[in-house]
This record gives sequence, C-alpha cells and structure tokens, in this order.
Amino acid sequence: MQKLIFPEHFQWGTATASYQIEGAWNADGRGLSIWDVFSHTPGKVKNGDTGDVACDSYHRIDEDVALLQKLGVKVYRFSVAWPRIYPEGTGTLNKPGLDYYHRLVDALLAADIEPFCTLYHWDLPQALQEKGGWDNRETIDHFVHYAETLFQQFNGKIKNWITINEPWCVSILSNYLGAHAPGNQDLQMALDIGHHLLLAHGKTVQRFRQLNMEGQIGIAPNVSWNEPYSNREEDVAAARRMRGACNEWFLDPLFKGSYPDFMVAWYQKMGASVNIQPEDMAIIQQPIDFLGINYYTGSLVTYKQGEGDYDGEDVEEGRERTDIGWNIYPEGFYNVLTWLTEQYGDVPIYITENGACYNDEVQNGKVADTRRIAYLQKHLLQLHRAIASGVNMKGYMTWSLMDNFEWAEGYSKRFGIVHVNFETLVRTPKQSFEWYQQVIAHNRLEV
Ligand SMILES: OC[C@@H]1[C@@H](O)[C@H](O)[C@@H](O)c2[nH]c(CCc3ccccc3)c[n+]21
Repeated sequence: MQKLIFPEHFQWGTATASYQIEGAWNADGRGLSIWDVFSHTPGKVKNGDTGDVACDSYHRIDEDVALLQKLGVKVYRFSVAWPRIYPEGTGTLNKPGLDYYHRLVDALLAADIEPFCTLYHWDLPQALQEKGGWDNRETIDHFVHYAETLFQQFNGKIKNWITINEPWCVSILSNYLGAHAPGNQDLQMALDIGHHLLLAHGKTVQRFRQLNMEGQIGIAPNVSWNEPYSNREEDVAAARRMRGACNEWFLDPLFKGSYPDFMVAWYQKMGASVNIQPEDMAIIQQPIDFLGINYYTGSLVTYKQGEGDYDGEDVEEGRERTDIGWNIYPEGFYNVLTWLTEQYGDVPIYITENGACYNDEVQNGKVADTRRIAYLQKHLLQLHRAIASGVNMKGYMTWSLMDNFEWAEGYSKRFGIVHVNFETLVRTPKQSFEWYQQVIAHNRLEV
C-alpha cells in the first residue's frame, strides 16, 4: 500500500448548487428562474422531474451542515439563487431570501467550514429571460448589481467567490445544443451569450476590487481532455477543436484577452462570429485570484467529416463508463491540469467539481458505491501527479455532497456521496462518504 500525501493546508471540500438541492421553489418571495420554467415544460426533463422540492435543503441547513461537519471538509461550495435575492432579477431586494443565505453561511462558519460561493449556477431570473436573458447585454449590469449586493452583505463572512459556473454550459449547451434552460438552438446567440457571461465575470471582478473586498474571486469553467487518435494532421486538428470549444474558447479570453483564432475561423465556417466591442476583452481579462476547474471525462478523437459540430468523433476504446454514460478517463485529469499550467501560467487552481454518476441504492441501510470510490481514487491519484508536477493546486471539491436534481436527467442520475431518498428526503452517507472522510482526515490517498 502506498500513501500519497497531499500538501499541508490542501483544502478538501464538496459542492452543490442552489437549483439542484434547495427546493422551496416559490417560498419566501423567491422569483421564478429559467429552470423552474424549463422543468415545468413537458418533455424537457426526464420523468417530468422538477426542482420544486429537490433535496429540500432550503429547510434543512442544520442537517446538511452536520453532514459536512461529519465529513470533515474545510470548504463547502454552494451557489446563491439569484431569484431569491432579486425575484425580478433587479429592483426590489427579497430580504427573506437573503436571510436564508445568512443562516447557511453562519452555520458553516460555526462549523469551521469555509463558504465557497458561486454567484451564478444557471438559475437566471425568468423576468430577465423575458427581456432576452444573457443575450441582452443589460443582463450583465443586472448581474454585477446582484453580485455587489452579496459582496456588501457577506464581506468578511464569505471570502471565496466564483462568478460563473461553466460558461460553456450556459452558452453552448443551453442556447446552441438546447439541452438545458432556456433551450435555444442558435449558435450566434450562444456565442454572444458566452461573450456576455465573460463580460459579466470581468465587470464583477472589477467591482470586487473596487469594493476592496476581503478574500478571493475566480471563475469555474468545465474542461475536457480530448487527444488525437493518431498523429495524422486531421486527427490532431479534430481533437484540438473538441478541446478548443470547451477549454480555449473561454480560457484564452480570460488569460490572453482574445478568442482562439482556430476556433474563431471554425465558427465563421459555421456562420457565426462574436460581436466584440472595443473595451470588452480588457474587461474580460481582469486578473483573477484562482481558477475553478470542473473535470469529469475525456476521450480519444478521430477526424470524421461532418460528424458533430467539429468534424470529430470520440473513439470507443472500451473504457468503463459511469451511469450517465461518460468515459472514465483519469489521465485526462492530469493532462488537462498540466496543459492549463503550460498554457496560462501558475494560476492557483481549485478543483471545483469532479465526481461520478452511479445509481447505487440503499440496501440494509448502506450504499456500497464501490465504483464511485474507484473513480475518485483514480482521479485523486492523477491530481496528486499534477501537484507533484508543479501545478499550483489549492483544493478539491467533489461533486456532489448529495444526490440532487441532475438538470435534464432529473433525479435519474446520482452524483452524491450521500444518498437522498427523494420520497422521504432521508439522507444516507454512502461508502464513498466514509472513504472520502478518511482521505480528508489523513490528507492522503492510499493506493
Ligand atoms: O453533471 C454533473 C454536474 C452537474 O450536476 C453540475 O451542476 C454542473 O456544474 C456540471 N458540469 C459538468 C460537466 C459539464 C456538463 C454538464 C452537464 C451536461 C454535460 C456536461 C458536470 N456537472
């Protein structure tokens, strides 16, 4: 048995998001979000599931914080539901909504757990969507106003802020592929939305600096690792496009102040281009204090003309897949992290999401999710490799604390280290919870 020790003060944590766990969709003045509308629209979410109740975490702060305390985490990543703060997106502040987050943050601090707050994890106020949503540049300023309210309310209590969760999902997945709310299928709109999200991020970071806030701020893109099946030029180019759509398209503006030329050219071929105004890229490239990285999967890619949006096709290598169908590709974790450092420099990185979907159920009071333990073990080993290779890694938050509303998959896909019975809302720590508890307690991985 080998013991892989993690750095002293390495911050172990776990993560959730407001629409996926809170429920209480219309309690205490909360306004409608685009995910309430989307999930209430027949055919959009598997089994007609909605986030109306979810894990009912809105009413279970003490129970959930007790689980976090038992787990022994240093940090807990959650998101604030914009429609709880400003039911119409702007205008009247909803104090009961704000009070919920004060109760949550106070309970975390009392348990000696660092809040890691995501300002936007996809639940846009419907009132703003009705005025164009993220496709309307005015939403950028409404977002900065919402963020500023939280900065003023929680300065000194929340010291770790993430502006936007996964711009690729909010733009491409939700407005070109149409799989998530609001479900548009328009590439030009999706590129404009991606640009507006990056502007909202940059302006929010500027405001954070102007307010002289305590703590640190960053953004949490999802990344993918796609390698060419062969060294043939067409395979290399196809893999680069698959990575570029997810990684460079957002990371280059954030760290280099420009979109990647090879992807701009590709999108032009698809009939779309980004509308950039003179000051935009300087605003987007605001220096950040850390980069959040969400990593789940990767693939080998081979060129196939006309396949998908990038003339690339994943090669079926016969790898194990999780219960949501994603390839288990642990070495991609190491590769993307070392690539990030080579490309963008020594930016401090937190893994803000990494985890696996396995739908194990409770049997005799236990959940033997050994496949999730194997997934986490393999990925934490690659994380340890990245640290040993000099990647500036500050912490790791597994997705997710508990089974929750998995977007278009509803409750059919379980990512939690705690099982949730969605009839009774009873939480049951899984075997992976106990395993992770030991990793945290000893700050090491036994392989
Ligand atoms: O799908 C598992 C988690 C979600 O529950 C989180 O809310 C979200 O931040 C998140 N991102 C990813 C990777 C990007 C992705 C999301 C959904 C569907 C396909 C890819 C996986 N996850």
